[in-house]
Amino acid sequence: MRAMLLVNPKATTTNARTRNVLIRALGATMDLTVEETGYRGHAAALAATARAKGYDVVAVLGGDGTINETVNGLLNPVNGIAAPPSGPTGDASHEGRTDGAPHGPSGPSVPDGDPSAGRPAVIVIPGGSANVFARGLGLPNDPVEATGAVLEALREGRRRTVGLGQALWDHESRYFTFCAGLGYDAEVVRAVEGLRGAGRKATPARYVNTALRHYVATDKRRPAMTLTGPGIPTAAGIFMAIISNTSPWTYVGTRPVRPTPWASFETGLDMLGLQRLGLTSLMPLIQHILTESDALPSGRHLVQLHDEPEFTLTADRPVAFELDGDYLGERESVTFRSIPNALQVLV
Ligand SMILES: Nc1ncnc2c1ncn2[C@@H]1O[C@H](COP(=O)(O)OP(=O)(O)OP(=O)(O)O)[C@@H](O)[C@H]1O
Repeated sequence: MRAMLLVNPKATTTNARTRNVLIRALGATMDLTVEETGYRGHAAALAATARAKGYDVVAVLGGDGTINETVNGLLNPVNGIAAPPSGPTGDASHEGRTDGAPHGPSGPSVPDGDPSAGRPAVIVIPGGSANVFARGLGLPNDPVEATGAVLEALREGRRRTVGLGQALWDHESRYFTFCAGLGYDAEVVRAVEGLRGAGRKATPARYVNTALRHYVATDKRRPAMTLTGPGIPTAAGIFMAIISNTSPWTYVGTRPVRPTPWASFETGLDMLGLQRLGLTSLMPLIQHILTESDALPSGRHLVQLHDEPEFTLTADRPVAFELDGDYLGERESVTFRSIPNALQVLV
């Protein structure tokens, strides 16, 4: 089995020791090529090359940002750069799809064939700050323990096929592994990225503090967004939206945060939209999503979707947009699609 290991040496919890443990462990069972990422976007280019060269596996030691780039490189054959969303034939999301449907397959149904089969399988070793994708797959957050779990999966030939999300806006598109967000949540991601750019580490406490501080500044009077989609009742007046491909959405330390508890890699996309941002609406919601409950949050100010193939959020002014925890600027319209059976993960 030929494998390419991508290491982001700059990821928060990646160090030479875990890197060497992983190289020894994987090198003992596979024909291993090791590549270090040197800049933003490098993992996408390397993953696209691995696919083009017929590698069986791409392993990643890094955070959710590096995993996101890797997945985009694997699904977009041309150096990981997304094709414009030009419809069924020009859109990389339809690669391998046999139904020819312009809006994706409905619900959790599996298209004929398995689109994931033509791509290298993925191994994920947590090396970032939150490692939401790895933990969502059930891997330990510790890189050495996760390596042990992956070796076991390799020995037993265990692999899991997961769906992805895809966001499409203007003439761009990008896949996501666990979440996307528009509004307040993306404003917090932007603020934390600003702090990281100034040399601060992304810790759970930093996210919470930034969220609290930013809450004062965010617009709680004029909701910008409207939800539309095939078969979905139009809902206006949305301040922020969380779009999920899995649950938990994130973690505060070891505690999972679950605004969309029914989301899963095996179903379409889920969404939680907030039509009120006042403290009296927010506090019970925060309390609920920090519990282990499988019940959906309740409230008339909430707009919720479960297992949807496609929907669009349109805003009457540009709103902050994030994808897998990566800030992507301000947008006025983003369409979200579920891409079933997109990727095989050794886990
Ligand atoms: N050599 C490098 N120098 C600077 N940035 C890099 C390098 N290699 C990759 N990157 C970029 O660093 C970004 C963040 O890395 P990554 O997600 O792996 O770790 P993290 O930020 O610590 O984790 P998390 O995403 O969980 O917060 C990625 O989006 C990637 O584009």
